[in-house]
Amino acid sequence: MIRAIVTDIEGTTSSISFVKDVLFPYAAEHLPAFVASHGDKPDVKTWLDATARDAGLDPADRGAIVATLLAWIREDRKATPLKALQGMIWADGYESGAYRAHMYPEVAKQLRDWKASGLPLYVYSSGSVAAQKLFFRYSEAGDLTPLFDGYFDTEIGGKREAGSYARIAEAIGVEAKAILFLSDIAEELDAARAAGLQTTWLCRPPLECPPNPAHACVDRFDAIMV
Ligand SMILES: CSCCC(=O)C(=O)COP(=O)(O)O
Ligand SMILES: [Mg+2]
Repeated sequence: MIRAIVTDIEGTTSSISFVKDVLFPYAAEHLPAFVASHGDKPDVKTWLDATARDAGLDPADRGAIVATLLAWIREDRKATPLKALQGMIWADGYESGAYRAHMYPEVAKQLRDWKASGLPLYVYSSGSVAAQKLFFRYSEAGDLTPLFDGYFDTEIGGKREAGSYARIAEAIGVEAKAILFLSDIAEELDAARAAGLQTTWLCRPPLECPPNPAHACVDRFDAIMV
């Protein structure tokens, strides 16, 4: 019996295109000015220093740090310092109304139905927890944050590592086999299964579920068996 649901965002609740074609370009465009104006604030400097450490750069070389972060955005690198900084930059875009987060049309109703039936809901995304909260607060379907009981990002570990899911189960306080993890990425589902979680694979059109999927596979949230 499922007693909690943990969902991925990109490709699962929301389109890959919104993240890649709207959020990432916005972050790339605003990153240099953001670092110039906010780079000495402690919560920003911490992540610039972490970028320098990870990339083997001089922490005083802000030009090289910005160039590295821009390269990481182009590569879609799921690096924790980049994700933290992107979240801070995206806040302005959401608050100014430059964009709202895409939600597949059936997602909000299904989340509400699960919540109303007593299932706690969690998010696990490579985006920072702050970015996840913005994403669901400023969604096309309105503010969905009241539906969620908690958020996890790569500070708990990478999404392709079984240990991350074991730690999430521990944090939620529900045994792994009673947690359903939803994702569009087979390697993430493999890692969740290795930690004992149940899994469902979202293959959003134009993708299709393969003939003998390694995980229960659906094309929309209201087809998920709970
Ligand atoms: C939550 S904000 C945008 C998502 C993001 O930055 C990202 O890399 C998406 O990764 P996911 O783990 O949700 O597939
Ligand atoms: Mg995804």
